[in-house]
Amino acid sequence: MFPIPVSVLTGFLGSGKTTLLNRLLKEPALADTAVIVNEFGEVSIDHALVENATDGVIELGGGCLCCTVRGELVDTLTDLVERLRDGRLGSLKRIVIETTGLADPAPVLHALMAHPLLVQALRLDGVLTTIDAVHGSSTLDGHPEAVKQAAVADRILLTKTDLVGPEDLVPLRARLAALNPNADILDVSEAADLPALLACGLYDPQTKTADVRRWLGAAAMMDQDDDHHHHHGHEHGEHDHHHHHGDHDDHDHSGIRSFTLTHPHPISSAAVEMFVDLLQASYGERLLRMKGIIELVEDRDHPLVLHGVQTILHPPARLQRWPDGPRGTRMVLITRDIEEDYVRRLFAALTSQPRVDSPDRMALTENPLAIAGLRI
Ligand SMILES: Nc1nc2c(ncn2[C@@H]2O[C@H](COP(=O)(O)OP(=O)(O)OP(=O)(O)O)[C@@H](O)[C@H]2O)c(=O)[nH]1
Repeated sequence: MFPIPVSVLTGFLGSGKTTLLNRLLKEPALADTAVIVNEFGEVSIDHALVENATDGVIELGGGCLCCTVRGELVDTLTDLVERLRDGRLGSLKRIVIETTGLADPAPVLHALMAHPLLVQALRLDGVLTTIDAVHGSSTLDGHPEAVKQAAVADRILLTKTDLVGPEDLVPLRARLAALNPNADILDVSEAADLPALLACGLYDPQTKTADVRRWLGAAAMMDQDDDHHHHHGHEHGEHDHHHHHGDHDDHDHSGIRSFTLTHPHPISSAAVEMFVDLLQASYGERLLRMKGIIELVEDRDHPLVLHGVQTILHPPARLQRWPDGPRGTRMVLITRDIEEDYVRRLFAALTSQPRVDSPDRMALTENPLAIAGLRI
């Protein structure tokens, strides 16, 4: 049984990791796969979106896999290994770790390759990185995390190729090939044998470019340093604070923050539509990611799933049934340089939660000037 192959699935926000995971988990060949997901933002939506796999899905708490959650990842893996060793867990053919879209993958890989117990029980089989064909180039321009994710990959999986023309893929492919000459670059929609995508062979940093070796080396150095977060630049204290009562996640990835909007009652589809339209019109690319499960007035039994990635809103989907836990609306927004308070007031207005200092929904819908007057 040992060593168990581990796949790390990474890729920027909204680049299609969960979609791919769902396709993979439907494959009979991938039964007995444990999936570890981790969410940026404290309300777990990813867990609800990974279908048909509730038994095998282990969710790590809010935070970013590359910093606060790393200890938890190691603990979770150690626990899995111990349960396999003493027979509490029957068999496990593979472990897939899905990182958050903003995770720097180097510390995660380092944790897997350096831990004395894990290095014996597990073998890092490969790193798969999803790259969104629509936003890939601009994301690589704007986000060093995305560059790292592509550079450490064994396989780069192009997603959303159905949304662009073949000629658009040529420069993106060339750029990725320069960034990571040893990776296979594949169009996920053309992959006939999905389980084979995961089998990469032993992860070998020596075949990666000099940059990757440098990043992995830096991760190793931070690991030996108890105080590593001072160098790592992430606000660990804020995470602790946030777990107690916070509803936003201060995370120092260059002006990027994540916050959650919730509403306990059904919302009309008109209000949802207006909220999303206004957000997209006001913020465009600064709205890095929007993910939500919504209880609609018009159809309370089939939750609406919304996915926005920068300027694109993907066609909304309906789930067949509610995931376990309370109903109602949960939306996670990951934003860059956006004033959270404005978004909250807008949401409150559209869901008609009266707030002392803000116009109500009627004022917003009947007087379009009121919207223009709000500070953005
Ligand atoms: N048209 C199209 N849409 C896709 C494709 N892959 C994913 N999507 C859509 O893109 C949106 C985001 O996909 P996810 O799988 O949730 O992305 P993710 O990388 O898990 O997102 P985060 O968890 O935020 O990091 C969803 O609406 C998907 O339906 C694709 O190949 N083509």
